[in-house]
Amino acid sequence: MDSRSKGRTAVEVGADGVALITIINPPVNSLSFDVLYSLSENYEEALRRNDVKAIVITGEKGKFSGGFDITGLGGSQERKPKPDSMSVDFLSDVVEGAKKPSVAAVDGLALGGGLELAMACHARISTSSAQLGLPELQLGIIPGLGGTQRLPRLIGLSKSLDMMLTSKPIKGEEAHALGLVDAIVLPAELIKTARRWALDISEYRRPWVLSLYKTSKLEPLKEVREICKFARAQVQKEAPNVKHPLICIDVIEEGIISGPRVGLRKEAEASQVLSQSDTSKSLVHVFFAQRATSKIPGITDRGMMPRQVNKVAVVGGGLMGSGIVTALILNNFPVILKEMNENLLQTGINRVKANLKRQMAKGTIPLEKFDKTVSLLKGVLNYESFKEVDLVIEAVVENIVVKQQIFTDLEKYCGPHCILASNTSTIDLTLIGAKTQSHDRIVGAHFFSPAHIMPLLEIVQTPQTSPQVILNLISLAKKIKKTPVLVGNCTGFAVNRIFFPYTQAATMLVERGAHPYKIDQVVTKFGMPMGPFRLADLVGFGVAIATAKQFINEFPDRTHRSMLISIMQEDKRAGESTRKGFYLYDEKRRASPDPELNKYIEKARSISGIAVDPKIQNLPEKDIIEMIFFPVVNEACRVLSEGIAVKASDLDIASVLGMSFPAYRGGIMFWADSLGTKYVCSRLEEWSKDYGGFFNPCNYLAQRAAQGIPLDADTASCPYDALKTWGQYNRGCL
Ligand SMILES: C[C@H](O)CC(=O)SCCNC(=O)CCNC(=O)[C@H](O)C(C)(C)COP(=O)(O)OP(=O)(O)OC[C@H]1O[C@@H](n2cnc3c(N)ncnc32)[C@H](O)[C@@H]1OP(=O)(O)O
Repeated sequence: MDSRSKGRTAVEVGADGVALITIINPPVNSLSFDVLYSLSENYEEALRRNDVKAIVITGEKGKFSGGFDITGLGGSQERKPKPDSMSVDFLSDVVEGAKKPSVAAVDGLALGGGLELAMACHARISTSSAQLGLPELQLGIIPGLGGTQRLPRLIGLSKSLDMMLTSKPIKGEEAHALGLVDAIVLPAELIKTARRWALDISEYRRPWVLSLYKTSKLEPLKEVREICKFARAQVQKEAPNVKHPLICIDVIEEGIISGPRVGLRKEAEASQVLSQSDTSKSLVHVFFAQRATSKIPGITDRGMMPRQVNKVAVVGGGLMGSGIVTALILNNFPVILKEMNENLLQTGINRVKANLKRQMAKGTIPLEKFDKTVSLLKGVLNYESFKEVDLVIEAVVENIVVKQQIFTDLEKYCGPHCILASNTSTIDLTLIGAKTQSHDRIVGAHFFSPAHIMPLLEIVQTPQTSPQVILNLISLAKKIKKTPVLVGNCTGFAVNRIFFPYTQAATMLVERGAHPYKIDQVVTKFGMPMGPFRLADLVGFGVAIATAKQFINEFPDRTHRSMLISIMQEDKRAGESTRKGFYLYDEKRRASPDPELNKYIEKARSISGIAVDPKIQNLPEKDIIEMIFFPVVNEACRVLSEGIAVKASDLDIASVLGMSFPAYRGGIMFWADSLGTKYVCSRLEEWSKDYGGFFNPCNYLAQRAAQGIPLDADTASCPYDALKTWGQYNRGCL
């Protein structure tokens, strides 16, 4: 393979007259332009050769194909073929329209363009564990190689819409039951069966099916319109800020009503436009940024191997501890849960069981898995069995004395190899381990609540934490389906630290005349699942006040002190749990506005002596968003400059997975870069003149703005280059 080329295909003609074409482009056999050109050349050759009767297409090393090469999405148009040349000219006219039959032999993955290639073949043989799907929508595009036209014709409109709109793949068995694949075989039988099948088609012993023209699975036209109408209403409700799901439905409907060739052309045009959209660029960024969180200079590039974590202990069965246990046992880790007494232990175990039951009710885990999963959990009241574990996660109350005692005990009872992790979100890890000699194996494992559902894990290192311990925890995070983000030890770590100005800015705007309901509505419209005041109700005012205090102590120069939440709490309004906070809540926890809220706002204003500012009272939506999120960007810049995060894209992932910042905006730093550092900085400067130090742009942001450098660029010239500061954690190995 030419060192600059990205993959190829290989062809081999057997004595049986079958040409076996194999896609070779590790790690997932993605369809780069090089692969597609090579496939088309080898295909045409197989069609020309007289000794070839039929063709089988497969992927190297047990993976059919992970789809179109995502690195080639959106970029320059230079090497790209015409939008419809691959889909119409090659897949439909050459492959599907050929005089020789093709069979796809699918193992591992057939995703996106991979499945589209398989659907253009005349039959598909699969293994039962193979995953088949069209996940293009998760990248802000639609299937562009005929998927919108062939999938509905193979499995019906309803199921195909479900697969495309959720981006979720299905397993081989289900694909077989739906008619997407023709036979399920063992991996060892795959190629042999596919060859036989292809010859059978060529000799008319099996049907020669052109998926594009199949109609038997399609619903009647009236039903098609109804299904599409319903799907449109759903996506408008669930994802009002993005257009590509609606475009996908339009393209599918058009193809069913006006015919598949019209549908193919429409699909190609829409794909071309969508691949250049901001939404797609943001979602592609998130795809790669998410994978890049576990590429850490000085840690993952040292050639070390993660050591196996076989058994875990969790200390504390409260809300966080039970969630962490649930996440672990759901992923087959045996867990010891330690509590202080029988009563607390039973409560903890019952919490875990309730979590599992909720997962079962949602269909996430099958009923029969319940007992087996629970059997992985053992409750204890002392540390005797801790010598067997490879990792302990402490998740008790945020009390330094209690935690120090626990870590002293852990050092005594656990083996010397055991990782000692704390789930603290507020206490300095160095203090937690101060009374031990185990600083190199003490690390933070900061889960987000509910721990078995939220996908982010902040791994918090101190300057003493050993790279091996970090590597082991990164590997464990992936096994329990979390995205690990490595951060340094500071108040709030990455997510809570960068988002503390979010509620503070919102409260400041309220004191100056904006209304909480208006702010919540604008922030939700921007794409957050809820606004800052609805979130404060959910979290509870006790937590909100304690967190605010901590940040006020730590960062007095840039915190806004408001009495609003405290005044409400004094009046027994503490958020959703008391059914009264910024909103009123009914028994089903549905929120409704409360006119009494204005009374508390007035009081908070009079205490802080702030007058209503007509400019803030009538703030346009765009300014509300910027005044709330630019301080978040500013704090994220501080986190980078202090070396708390490794790189800007890690903060994008932290914001998306930890705070539900809209992925289609690419994360907090990507979004700021899309607006420009100069613009963000100048607006903060402007507000800092009118409203004080809370808005002061930090040096890192000011430097980048002055030099016109994006936040995610690593530069040798920038004095605040995060990777340099990061060196403090990496013991000089940069
Ligand atoms: C025209 C068409 O309609 C358009 C398309 O086909 S768009 C592409 C559609 N396909 C997809 O969306 C699939 C995206 N990939 C995935 O979901 C997952 O990577 C996967 C399920 C294939 C494999 O998951 P997993 O085993 O956990 O490995 P994962 O770490 O994600 O990926 C392995 C490597 O392959 C890369 N990769 C995965 N799919 C890729 C793709 N389609 N293109 C380019 N690179 C890809 C990843 O970036 C990663 O690279 P790295 O090792 O350098 O970080």
